[in-house]
Amino acid sequence: MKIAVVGTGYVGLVTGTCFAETGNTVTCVDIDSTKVNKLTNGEITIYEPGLEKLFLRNLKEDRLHFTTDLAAGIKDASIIFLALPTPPGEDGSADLKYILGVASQLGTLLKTDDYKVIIDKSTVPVGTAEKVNAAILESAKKAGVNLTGAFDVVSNPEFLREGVAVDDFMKPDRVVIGTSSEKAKKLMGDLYAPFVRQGNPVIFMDERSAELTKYAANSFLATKISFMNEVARLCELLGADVDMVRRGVGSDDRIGKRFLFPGIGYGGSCFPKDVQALVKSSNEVKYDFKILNAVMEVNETQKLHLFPKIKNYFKGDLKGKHFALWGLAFKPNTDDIREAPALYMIDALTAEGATVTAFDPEAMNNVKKTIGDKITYAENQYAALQGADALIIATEWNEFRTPDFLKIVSTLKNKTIFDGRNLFEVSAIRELGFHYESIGRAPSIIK
Ligand SMILES: NC(=O)C1=CN([C@@H]2O[C@H](COP(=O)(O)OP(=O)(O)OC[C@H]3O[C@@H](n4cnc5c(N)ncnc54)[C@H](O)[C@@H]3O)[C@@H](O)[C@H]2O)C=CC1
Ligand SMILES: O=C(O)[C@H]1O[C@H](OP(=O)(O)OP(=O)(O)OC[C@H]2O[C@@H](n3ccc(=O)[nH]c3=O)[C@H](O)[C@@H]2O)[C@H](O)[C@@H](O)[C@@H]1O
Repeated sequence: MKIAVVGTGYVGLVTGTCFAETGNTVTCVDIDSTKVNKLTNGEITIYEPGLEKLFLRNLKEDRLHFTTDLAAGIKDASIIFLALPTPPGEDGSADLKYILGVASQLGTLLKTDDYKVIIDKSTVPVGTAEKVNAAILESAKKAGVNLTGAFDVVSNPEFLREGVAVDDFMKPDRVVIGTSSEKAKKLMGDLYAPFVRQGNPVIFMDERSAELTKYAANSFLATKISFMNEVARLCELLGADVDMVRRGVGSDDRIGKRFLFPGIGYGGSCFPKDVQALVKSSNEVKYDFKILNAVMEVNETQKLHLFPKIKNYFKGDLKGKHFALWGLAFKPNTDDIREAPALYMIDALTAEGATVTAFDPEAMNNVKKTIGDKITYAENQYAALQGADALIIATEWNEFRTPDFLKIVSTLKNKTIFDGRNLFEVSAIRELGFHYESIGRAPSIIK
């Protein structure tokens, strides 16, 4: 099949590459000419494990192309994916200007005798497929063309996680397709058939249900995390160990082991914006989604849950203190720093007169572009420790899990660690003589 993917960010590039990998010819369109030039020349623009190899192979096989020209990009395609940003608008609802902007452009480019399926891959509020449909028809009408019947708009939300995006895309738990068109249903079923050979379902439904499925899934996962973060807070107050509670709770199949890890809050480009957008959508129909308001409130405070512990340890005065920070990305195996809890920690520390030297295996360039020399950057995790009064851990990169503690001891000024991801066993690290504080495992309680 010939496919166009409009928007070549995390989702667009993975989508385009993976569809090329199953033999389709894919053209990715992006307005960012720097990005398009790099990709055309074989330079990958995001860090995503396993992606580069597939990207280079399909580029070489001439199945993957990049352009800034929307008209040229969609000309031969029978399927057009929209993988465009849907950032929060001023009021927290999803801003559809990118999606509807491209939809209007498509209205002037589609032909009456060349049927195409337009797919919302972006996370969009309920009713967006109808809006995209109307925007295409309207701009065509202005140009004197009646496109009725020449296209269908389908909702096909994406559930991939950054860091494991290729695996998630190639072997999805499920594929959700919202469409009321039999023609589009057949095309989408054929397109996804190679990805569900192990029997994972392709679930067909109406457009609105598909749109809501995406928000409900992300919001449920965010709820699990905030719930466990509250359990962790309670553990600290009651003298329990959240890691034990997590294992005890997660062993029940009805609850499941995944997404129960407490920490310094959920970040990333999706959970924060999607939970907020679903609350907003609910408000628009006069429904008060009470649980989600609490989920957001817990997450806001959780991002700085370590901060009072740090301040308390330094007797309320952080002025002139210097911290080593391990981890900047919002989670491991990505260079994405959108809504990263580490950035909130940096703001809080520097606002109190402290200085920070950070190390992250992949995200330092993105942080430099955002906050520049507000902090300093180390070339490896141990160099970050030089002269620091304490180590703070914000992201659970694998290489932080079993570090060389002798090196830490010999480089840090004080044997003090504040761990936002519960990487170390409390008793073991105390035996090494560290003052160690983490989440949901109060030092005064766990012996
Ligand atoms: N990042 C993730 O892990 C996931 C994201 N999503 C959703 O997918 C959508 C896209 O997210 P990301 O890929 O993370 O965004 P992104 O910001 O990484 O990429 C968006 C791309 O669209 C391009 N773009 C903007 N306007 C354009 C236009 N008029 N024409 C062509 N290209 C244009 C940008 O230059 C950028 O390259 C969002 O709705 C997001 O919520 C869904 C599942 C996972
Ligand atoms: O819509 C999206 O963009 C995507 O959002 C999330 O994927 P992602 O944001 O890449 O990362 P997650 O692994 O879900 O982690 C999100 C945040 O939750 C935090 N988290 C996750 C799991 C956990 O147990 N505890 C926890 O604090 C992570 O540290 C991270 O900050 C969803 O998992 C994907 O299914 C979805 O497609």
